[in-house]
Amino acid sequence: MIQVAKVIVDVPTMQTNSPYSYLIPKQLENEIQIGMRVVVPFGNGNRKVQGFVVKIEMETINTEKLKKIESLMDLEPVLNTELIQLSSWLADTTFSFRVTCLLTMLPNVMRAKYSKQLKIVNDQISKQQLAAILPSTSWDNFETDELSTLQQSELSNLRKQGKIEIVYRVKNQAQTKKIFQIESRLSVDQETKILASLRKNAIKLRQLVHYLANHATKITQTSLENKLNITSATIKIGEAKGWLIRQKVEQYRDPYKDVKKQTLPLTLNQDQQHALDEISQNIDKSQPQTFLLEGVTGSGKTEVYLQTIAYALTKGKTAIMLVPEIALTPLMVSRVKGRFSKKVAVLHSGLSDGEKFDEWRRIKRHEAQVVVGARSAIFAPIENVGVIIIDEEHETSYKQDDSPRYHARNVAQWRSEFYKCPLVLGSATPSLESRARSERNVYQLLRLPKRINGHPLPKVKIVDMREELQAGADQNFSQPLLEAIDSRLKISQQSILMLNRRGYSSFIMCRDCGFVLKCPNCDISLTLHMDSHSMKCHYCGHEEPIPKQCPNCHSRKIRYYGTGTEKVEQELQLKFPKARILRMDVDTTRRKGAHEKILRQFGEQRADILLGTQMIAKGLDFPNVTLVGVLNADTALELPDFRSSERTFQLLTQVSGRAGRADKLGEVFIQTFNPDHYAVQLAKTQNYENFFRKEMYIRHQGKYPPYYYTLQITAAHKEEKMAAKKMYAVLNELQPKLSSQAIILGPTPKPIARVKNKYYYQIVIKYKNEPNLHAAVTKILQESQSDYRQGIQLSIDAEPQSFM
Ligand SMILES: Nc1ncnc2c1ncn2[C@@H]1O[C@H](COP(=O)(O)OP(=O)(O)OP(=O)(O)O)[C@@H](O)[C@H]1O
Ligand SMILES: [Zn+2]
Ligand SMILES: [Zn+2]
Repeated sequence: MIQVAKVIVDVPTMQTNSPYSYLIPKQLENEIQIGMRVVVPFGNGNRKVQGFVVKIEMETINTEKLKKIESLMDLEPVLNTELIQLSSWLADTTFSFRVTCLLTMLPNVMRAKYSKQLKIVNDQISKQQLAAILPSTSWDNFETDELSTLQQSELSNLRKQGKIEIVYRVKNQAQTKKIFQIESRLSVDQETKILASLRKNAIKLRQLVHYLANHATKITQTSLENKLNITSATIKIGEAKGWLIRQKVEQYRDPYKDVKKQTLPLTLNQDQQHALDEISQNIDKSQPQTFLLEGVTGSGKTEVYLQTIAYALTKGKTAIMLVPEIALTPLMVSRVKGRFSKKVAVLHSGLSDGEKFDEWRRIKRHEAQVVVGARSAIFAPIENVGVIIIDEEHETSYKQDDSPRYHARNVAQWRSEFYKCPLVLGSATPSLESRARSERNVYQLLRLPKRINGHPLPKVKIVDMREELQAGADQNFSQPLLEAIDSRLKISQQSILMLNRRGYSSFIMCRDCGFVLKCPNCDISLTLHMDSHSMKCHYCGHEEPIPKQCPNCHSRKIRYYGTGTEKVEQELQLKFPKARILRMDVDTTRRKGAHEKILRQFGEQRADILLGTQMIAKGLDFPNVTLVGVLNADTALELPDFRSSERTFQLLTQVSGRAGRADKLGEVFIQTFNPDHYAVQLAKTQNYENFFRKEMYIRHQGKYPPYYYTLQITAAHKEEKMAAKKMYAVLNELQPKLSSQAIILGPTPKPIARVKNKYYYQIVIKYKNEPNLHAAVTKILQESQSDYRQGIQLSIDAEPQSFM
């Protein structure tokens, strides 16, 4: 019997989900732990690759043939056993490779290369002792895997005893942030003696000595320089003379240091209190129950989340709260930070890699008990979880588009079972899947049917744009909407206007021959961008100048169609010259912190109108907003996707909910070419229940989720026939293994068949119960390794959220 490590190796073209066994060198026997990364030899050439230790166990058979672990990459585990277990389930259910899952759980900078710095903790061992293990020249920058196993073992031991610390340093921009700290080595009685030894005109030095002799507390170098008006040169002299010690210390980057405003818990109304009680009981009983908190817009769901988190904290537990895309909801962060301040760590894509890394480490070191973040925050290395919350659970951004194609809701469910804690899914417009589960009591339904303080839902008017255009209105603004905007401007109330960009683009077309400018690489028209004065492809980034004449017939009547937020802004400004307008779209929010700035301005009523794309539909809570206008409700209804009605209903309901949230009445205008469509009609009354029934009926008829499961397999290749051929091969392999109840659609080209010069073919399988499907698809995934060499990319998506 001998101890071996089971390692998942990172080899891009030779992936496998079963770990390999490696021998553990003698010196590392006591050091190696599950969750560490290691360097191992792999394949015939014994190439060195990175791997994750996922198990350590005793083995008897044939250990002679095993290769040896080369070295450790970490001196402490980067993933705990829970997350390692989770990665195995994740790989299995999303049909992806285990190593991709493991890497997904780590912050970006941990996936990249980074180096480490050794530090002695509180003089617990001498520099000489440490130098005997590792020369001091390497302390600032060493690679664990370049050390001998003996060195690794000795350092690892010292770390366990708390005598040294290992500080991660990321090569590239994402380093831990360092500042210099000054500590005095002078006592009061030394002052006179030293001063006497200095020249009279060495004013700065004398000042420094005086300060040091009289101040024992540490100070940052910058503050000291400012305080005494001296330069770093003076401080360095002081250091050389031994008057002071200068030390680099790490400082966390805090992206939200400006959020200071504290908020106190509100007294809950009856419905809120009931919801809180039900969830809290499950925290007490350690029950992994999933709740669906269905509350109309402005019903106070967020307050329930906050008090649920507070409850978990009083029980000594932690909490995770997911929000759709946090860059869009800075208000939510300030609400959570306002309640739990330093206990909160924030993880989302708007942070720099360095900031994310720092927040991740604060969680890992148990310095943060509440994690707020977007999708990937569901992998936060937080332990002892007491409750998990997913706000706006219906949002598509909770599903990842790339491998591993996971849905955060499913991962949350797994972790809730692991920690035996409740999971709360909140929404005004729950996904059909979740609402259907609550019908069958898989989820417990909690309702907040009324707005806070009995405020009524806003009055919604549907404007038929067909009639309006006939009556001579212009493309974007109907008469009733213009009048409503005008009336708000007169009484200094605010308006929100949304231009729905989904499925919509501003393209240019020749009025003589009908030519549309398309991307040379993708099957999609180019979009006009006024800011850069160019035509851009939204899929591949291709960019070209705006043509002055038609490339096809040379006519000069090549014009712009469709509507961009920029154009609407100009029109609006012409109509209301005095109105202060803020525009929020991808172009105005590209820079870090731009979202926050625009919303702050609007919140402080320094603007009258907020004009934006879908990003303004969710989460905003401004009491002075009494008008919401949707300029074009229907663009998404035309998309070839069975969820297009659901998405339209959700969007219209969410954005309508921004009006009249406080004591002033709200009004909403929805401009549409499909005034009779049920998604538009039912959004008018925010009637989720009726929408749910109607849509369920349609899904049942069409055999779509939630009645059926869906699985999409896609092949991409430079040549169309290769992609098609692969999909027919997949079809032939799968078909015999499925029952007659399964429905296979395709192979067909995807709705957008060519992207970045690659052709896409897909099949979609709709099924209820197919016991052989999982194994068959897993086999296809394993075999796809050899396609890779032929340039075929195969992707498998269980429950895809988009069919475009
Ligand atoms: N119990 C309460 N007493 C008084 N005010 C409350 C209470 N609960 C919530 N509020 C206030 O009511 C407003 C709406 O609440 P909140 O934003 O939490 O609603 P929501 O359901 O999350 O809304 P949406 O889904 O529309 O974003 C907020 O300004 C909040 O501070
Ligand atoms: Zn033309
Ligand atoms: Zn393109």
